Amino acid sequence: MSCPMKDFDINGVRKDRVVTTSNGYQLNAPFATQRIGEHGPLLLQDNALLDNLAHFNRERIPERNPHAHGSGAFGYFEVTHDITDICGSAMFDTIGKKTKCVTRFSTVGGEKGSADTVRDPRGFATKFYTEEGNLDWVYNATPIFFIRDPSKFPAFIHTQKRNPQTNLKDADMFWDFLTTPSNQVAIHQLCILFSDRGIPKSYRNMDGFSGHAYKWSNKKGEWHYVQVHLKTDQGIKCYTSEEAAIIAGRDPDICHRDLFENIEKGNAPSWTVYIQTMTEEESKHLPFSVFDLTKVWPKAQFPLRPVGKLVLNENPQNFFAQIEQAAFAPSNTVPYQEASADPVLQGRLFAYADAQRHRIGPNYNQVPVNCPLSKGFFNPLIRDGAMNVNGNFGSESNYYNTNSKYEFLEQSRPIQEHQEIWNGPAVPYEWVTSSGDIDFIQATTLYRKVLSKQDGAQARLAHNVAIHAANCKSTDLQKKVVDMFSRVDEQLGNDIRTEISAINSSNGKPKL
Ligand code: HEM
Repeated sequence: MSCPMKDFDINGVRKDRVVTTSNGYQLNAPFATQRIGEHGPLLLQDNALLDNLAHFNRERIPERNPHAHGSGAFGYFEVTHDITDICGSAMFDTIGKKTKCVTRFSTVGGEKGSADTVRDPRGFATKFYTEEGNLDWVYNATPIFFIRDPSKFPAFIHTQKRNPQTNLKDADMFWDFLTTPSNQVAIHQLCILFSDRGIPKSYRNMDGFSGHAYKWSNKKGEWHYVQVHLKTDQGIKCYTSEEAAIIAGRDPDICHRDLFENIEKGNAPSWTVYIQTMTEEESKHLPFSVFDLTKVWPKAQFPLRPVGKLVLNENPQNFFAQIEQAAFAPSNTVPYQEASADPVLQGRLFAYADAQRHRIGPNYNQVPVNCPLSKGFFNPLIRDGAMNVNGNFGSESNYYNTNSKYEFLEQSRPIQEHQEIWNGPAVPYEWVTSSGDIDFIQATTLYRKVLSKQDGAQARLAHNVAIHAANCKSTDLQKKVVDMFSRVDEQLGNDIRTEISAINSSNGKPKL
């Protein structure tokens, strides 16, 4: 038996607007509670009251851990350039083709209600409802990342959250993890995080990056490593640390408001989508591993090639249903777009769907925002579980019954030739910071060649690190911060030391 949905709109609002309890019994006096006399004790038989109070207690689902705080909108991706020599996915097959999508922007370390203007990387996750299934690009607004071993992710995120005893954000935890020699591979990401780009003015004013190398192939079976860049058409705009601190108090939801209100008034933000491509042969001659997402691919050698536009032009009708319950995962992919062997990406292939089974429930893909729109899903083995609401495939057998007809479509893609060949003993391996300054080179280039061209940007990087690290209780730790940034450039280390020392003096702490 199915619900009489004809009497409801698509959001579940009853068309005659008669209000009922959740079992459909009409509510006559919404605030009257059954009781003995006017002021006597209440009666357990009052289902309307129990329904109301009990459901309220169950309104919250666990917030994401990490990326709890975020905003989102719907829109479309439009192909503007032919890249069928690189990728055979149907979403790219025709110039002008549009694919519906939903994007969620987020901060990383803060709780669901935390301020928009914190210094923290921003998430930029998009789900494309393609005709070949849902494809998720779960990206950040920085081109690189802090770690290159997935095993370090929980510890790293813990250091961005609250101290287990004080329940406070803790600069000592933050810098202790990041200055640990084996973790200093984060230096490049730290230089971006503490640069002018560390606090975007709005979600509309920042870029998105795949960070990882992905592996895309064409219909001939040829493949490339690919990085995706989404460049904002609104221009990059950011806050200084001081501006951000004031706004965090005055209007903590400023980025959320900015996104919603701009879309509401028809000012749809857009991003131009580019790819960088690399052959397997080229990857063998890189000074770093193609699977190391702490490194950028030099644009002179791997130029940006335009692909299309991402446009966000539709606000959600209901934040919880469409954004809080949205489930993005790098493992949600479509033909011709594969994960590479990057170990962090491989770890992520497990982590997201696992988090969503816990956060939303095992049938999270039945929530409308997560359903594959084009053909839905049918698999008689994926059955039952909490909150199964799609009819559960009715009387279909729950195994591949030999008397039933199933269509297993033949893979029409050519087998990729010249595959990567993996060979070696199964050994435990920790990809620690490399000896020498190899992992510092790109950070040094950023400091000396890029920030030097922007008036005062080097000094602001030093200032932003110093005012954060000055919060460390331990001066030994502050010295480690200075030593680490001195490896990027001595001037940077000196500037940080001078400012931390000045702040320490005014707080009655020793100079460095
Ligand atoms: C080993 C490394 C990583 C692990 C284990 C990991 C794990 C997670 C988990 C469990 C969530 C919450 C998912 C949910 O509850 O729906 C999440 C969210 C997210 N992660 Fe990661 N992550 C890793 C690295 C990265 C990297 C490198 C990027 C970007 C390149 C990234 C981008 C995001 C984004 C954008 C979200 C928020 C998605 C949304 O808006 O729902 N993560 N991550």
